[in-house]
Amino acid sequence: MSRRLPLRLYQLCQLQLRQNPQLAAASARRLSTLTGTKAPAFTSFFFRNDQWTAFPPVPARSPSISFRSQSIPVASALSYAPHTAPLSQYKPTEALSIPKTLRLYAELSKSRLSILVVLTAMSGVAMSPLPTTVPVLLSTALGTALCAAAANTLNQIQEVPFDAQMSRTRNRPLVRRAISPLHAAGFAVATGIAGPAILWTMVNPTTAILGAANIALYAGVYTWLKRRSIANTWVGSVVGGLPPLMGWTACGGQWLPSFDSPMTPFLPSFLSPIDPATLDIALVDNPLSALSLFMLLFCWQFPHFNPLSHLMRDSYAKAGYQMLCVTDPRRNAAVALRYTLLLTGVCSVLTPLSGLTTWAFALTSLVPNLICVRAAWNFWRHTSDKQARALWHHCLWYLPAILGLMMVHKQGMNWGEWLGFVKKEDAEQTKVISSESAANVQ
Ligand SMILES: CC(C)=CCC/C(C)=C/CC/C(C)=C/COP(=O)(O)OP(=O)(O)O
Repeated sequence: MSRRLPLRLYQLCQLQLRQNPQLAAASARRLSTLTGTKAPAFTSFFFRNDQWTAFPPVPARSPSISFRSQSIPVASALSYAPHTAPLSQYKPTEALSIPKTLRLYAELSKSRLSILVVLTAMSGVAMSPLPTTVPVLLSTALGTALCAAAANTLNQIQEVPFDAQMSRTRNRPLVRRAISPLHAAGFAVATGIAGPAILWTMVNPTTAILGAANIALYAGVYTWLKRRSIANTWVGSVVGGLPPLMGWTACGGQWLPSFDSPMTPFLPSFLSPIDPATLDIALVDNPLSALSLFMLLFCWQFPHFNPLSHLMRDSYAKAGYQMLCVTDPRRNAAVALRYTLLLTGVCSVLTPLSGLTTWAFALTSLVPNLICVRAAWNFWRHTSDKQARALWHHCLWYLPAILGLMMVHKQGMNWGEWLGFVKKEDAEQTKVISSESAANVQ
């Protein structure tokens, strides 16, 4: 009797809904992800998932709701059969060994993405003119990694039913039920507390606040917006732009303009009355430098993500994500081109103007930038999969190349001396000679 109770309840509900079409339509609107009208409630995937539930046959005279001139039978949106598998078919869950658990944690953290995030945070440290210590450096890396792990886990917890519908993501640990949502949530809470706490205690409060804010922005705003508005891509780009800023603030760098730390432009030598040899490197620590680091990573997201999303537009459409590549593929390509052009401006004007690099970077960075502009132009003109793939591939080597170039042209950096090719006294001598000859010219 007790085993038949859920079936009875289910049949009663169905009967109620069939007799009351208005209630049925309202429930269908609430439940259906097929129509794409509304996102399901946060916890709905604990109870049902299209991927795992077979639809029972739809009755011949079933009521239907219409959405965007499509007639969708209410029964097909409502009929989720209760479990009918005999208990003998259930098998006990495999116990998690420590290596397996660690592997699952790495998957929940999207480890490759998190490593990239830590590397971009380190680029902020590397470009800072302020000295730092090894403990601060390691704590920044660890704290950022933990924040990224928390953000990515919280994102996956919310996206199980949608990840299940895309071939790229359907093998994620929560989708394949390799780990329970509660266990994943525990991991997210632990990393989400540990990350900002390490940054707060070992680095500084500003970096910790930026880390915590980025978790909220990614796991809250971005993840929520993905199924509601194409603006999600812009929010996601802010998320990608913040880690280098965290590296910058970790060294004590200024990031918000104030009376004590105004934006100080470094003009090219032919426009500046200041002798480059007597330049005060401490002035590089100004909010314009922080803005330039943020803008570099913010703009890069578009030529990186837009062609990638173009290649996956079918999956995004199927899972009900609001993406420009689905709603307007041509505009998606136009946005990628626009931000590639902006990226060129960031490298050739903003970065040397902020003082992060010398003005030579304005010229050398043109090589990778123009290669990417050409690829983005082709993507925009043809909006084809082939051109999307080409632009995405270019963006992969672009980032390490441009960050490497920035290091080469870092303001005040004497690579000959750093690598030991030039002795410190010789370097000082060269500085004196160059400042004397500059004075003679004046
Ligand atoms: C310090 C800190 C908290 C950093 C966070 C860094 C972070 C998580 C960056 C991700 C940026 C981003 C928009 C990825 C796409 O997510 P997606 O959800 O579209 O990817 P998916 O489709 O593969 O799930």
